[in-house]
Amino acid sequence: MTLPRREFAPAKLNLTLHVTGQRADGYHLLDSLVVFLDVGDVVTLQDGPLSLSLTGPFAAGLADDPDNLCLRAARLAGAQAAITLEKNLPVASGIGGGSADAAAVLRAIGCQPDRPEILGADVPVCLASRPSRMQSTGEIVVPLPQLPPLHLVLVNPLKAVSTPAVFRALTNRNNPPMPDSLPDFADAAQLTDFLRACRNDLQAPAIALMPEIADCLAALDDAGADLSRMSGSGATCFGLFASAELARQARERIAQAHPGWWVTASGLAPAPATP
Ligand SMILES: C[C@](O)(CO)[C@H](O)COP(=O)(O)OP(=O)(O)OC[C@H]1O[C@@H](n2ccc(N)nc2=O)[C@H](O)[C@@H]1O
Ligand SMILES: Nc1ncnc2c1ncn2[C@@H]1O[C@H](COP(=O)(O)OP(=O)(O)OP(=O)(O)O)[C@@H](O)[C@H]1O
Repeated sequence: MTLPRREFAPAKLNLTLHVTGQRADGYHLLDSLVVFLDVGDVVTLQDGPLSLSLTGPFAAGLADDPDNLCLRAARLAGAQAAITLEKNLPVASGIGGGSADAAAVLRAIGCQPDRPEILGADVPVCLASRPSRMQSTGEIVVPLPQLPPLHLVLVNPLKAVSTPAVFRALTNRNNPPMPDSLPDFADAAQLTDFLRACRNDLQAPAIALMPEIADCLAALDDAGADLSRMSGSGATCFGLFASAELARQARERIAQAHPGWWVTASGLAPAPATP
């Protein structure tokens, strides 16, 4: 590994999240269309013994403890580095922050562990950081062809929701998966039509635990989203808009009406050069 090394940790977004069953160990079987965004955290690795410094708008949401996923990832890789994490994503918000950070540290080190999922169910897909279909409990990651450009607005009420609590609150754990083969999406309208026929099965239980999630979805709908949905186990919700300008206007409108929320416009992250 050549240091210093700076690695972007793009936010993960579950465009769909179907919960199709539960394993004997309690983990849930998933079928999810996952994309990566041009907003995210940044990790920087420099020469030195293993350490972590936190910067950025959401640094205060994380204690500087040995369980931070950046440190766990470096220990799994057997690497020494002075790591700086610029925390731009809200913590525990359904957009993969910790998993994205762990994957970015592994990419920076150049390590592909045999079982990256031991760091978190989203770490395998975050290691790929490209549009993917994620299945099983998260360890099956099938890369998808390039998707059409998307214009998104992300909204989070700045209240953390616990992933295990949301899974526990599910009433039906055996829901249908997405179709076996996904269409080639010629444009954003076709992708949006497909997404409308899909679901996030964690959305209803998450709203039951945190009703503000329904307010985020309503704000996106009122601002003209073609589709609104929660990502992961929440609480971040996304809206799809027909153009970057419409997304920018929606972001302004929602941010003005809800100064206590995190509201950001985003597109898809450029696909990494190597598969
Ligand atoms: C909800 C998703 O964000 C969808 O992408 C992920 O499945 C969760 O990924 P993550 O935050 O990296 O999750 P982990 O830290 O591995 O797991 C947190 C907790 O979520 C529950 N969990 C997670 C993944 C999974 N397939 N089934 C589960 O039931 C388990 O209770 C687990 O203890
Ligand atoms: N680098 C990190 N960034 C964020 N959270 C971390 C990190 N390291 C450890 N954690 C812990 O992981 C927990 C989950 O945070 P994270 O931001 O990864 O959740 P999330 O966005 O809901 O993820 P997912 O979409 O994968 O469910 C937090 O409660 C936090 O204490």
